[in-house]
Amino acid sequence: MITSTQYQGILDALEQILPFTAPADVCLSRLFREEKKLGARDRAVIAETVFGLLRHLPRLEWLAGPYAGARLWLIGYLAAIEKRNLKELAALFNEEQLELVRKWKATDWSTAPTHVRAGLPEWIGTALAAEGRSDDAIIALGTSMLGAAPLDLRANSLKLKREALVEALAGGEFPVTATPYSPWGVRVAGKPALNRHPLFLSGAFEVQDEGSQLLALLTGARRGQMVADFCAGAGGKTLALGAMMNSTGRLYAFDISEKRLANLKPRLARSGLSNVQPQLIASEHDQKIKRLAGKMDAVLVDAPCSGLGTLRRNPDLKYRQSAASVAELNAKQASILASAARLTKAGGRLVYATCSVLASENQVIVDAFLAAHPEFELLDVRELLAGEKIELPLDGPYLQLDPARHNTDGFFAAVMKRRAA
Ligand SMILES: C[S@@+](CC[C@H](N)C(=O)[O-])C[C@H]1O[C@@H](n2cnc3c(N)ncnc32)[C@H](O)[C@@H]1O
Repeated sequence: MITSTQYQGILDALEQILPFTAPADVCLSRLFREEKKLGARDRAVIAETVFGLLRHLPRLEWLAGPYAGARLWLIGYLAAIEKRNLKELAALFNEEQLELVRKWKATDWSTAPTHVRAGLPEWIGTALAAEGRSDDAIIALGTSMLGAAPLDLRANSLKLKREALVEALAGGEFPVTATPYSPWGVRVAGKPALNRHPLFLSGAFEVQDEGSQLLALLTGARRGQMVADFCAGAGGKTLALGAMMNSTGRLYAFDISEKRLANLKPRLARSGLSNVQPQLIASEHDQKIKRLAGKMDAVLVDAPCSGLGTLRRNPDLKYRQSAASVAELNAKQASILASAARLTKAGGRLVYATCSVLASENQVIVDAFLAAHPEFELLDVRELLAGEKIELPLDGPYLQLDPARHNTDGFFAAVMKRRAA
């Protein structure tokens, strides 16, 4: 049952989010800060409904029209997606609107175009089809990202082993299990606010998708090595790499964003790592990079990307990206990979990664790089994971995570090695 306060809150939130000029979670946090009268239950209902609507917006646009607006899309969402009963909605809507509820409850999605059935805007459906995916594959991929993602944690092995973390969190409000693939992963069924948990504050764990943990693992970073996290951002993977290195050797965290690197600072302080050197660079061609050429045992390039593998968490990205923005990213990705590769020493490992499901941001970038850089060879991720005793089903030499198959975000990674001189 949605109350009239919650209904108004949903419409207010959508009004701020739907121009897609800022991330949905940022808009929602701002609204909740301003609307102090909203209780915890109101906030939960508003957030859940708004995110649900954004996930299904391509379907609602098809149902109610591309310019129908927040109120009609909300009616469509409650009727055709959530299948709420008429009685429940009678208090919120007038007779004309209830007539739409009746009509839309009987929607036959099988007549909708492929991208609509997949819950994707047309441009993404077109891009996936152009990459050779069948209609069934597009629908399977899109629908796998219509649900909410689980909450994954990474145990900071410097402070606490994963088993001890599972034990410490067990018995709380939500069930806790070890994740199937990452050796440090813990999955929490539910959405507890953990940012004030004593174990979080002590640095014993970080929130990190299991797929993201695997990207760090694939660098093979070890004690005493020289490692570069080229696009470190706020350091999700930097922290995992530092723990793999047991806080020894040297780990450079490069990024062009001062703000993101500043967000790494408190996380570093909690983590107990002392081997990390955050380095602000002007671009991938910065002189600091040139000075370190050929010195790194491992380089991770967690490239800026469309984020289309994270639609379960960020459904608004399908509207905040476009074919043009992806083409721009592709040029940047190729340039960053070529520049970061210079850091890798002979025999060293280079990992190119994204959280995108588009081949144009993944295999296409790697194929072009390998064609232009015969000094690098592709390693088979299946063999690397088998070496770590991780049984993860994959169809080729890349790490290509699929939310439906692996219950992670849609991460991609290619692992390369610089041939001996
Ligand atoms: C996918 S995000 C990184 C996320 C981060 N690795 C993590 O695990 O939390 C990509 C990052 O690339 C950075 N970036 C964009 N252009 C860059 C460039 N030319 N050189 C280095 N970093 C860049 C962005 O500022 C952003 O932080």
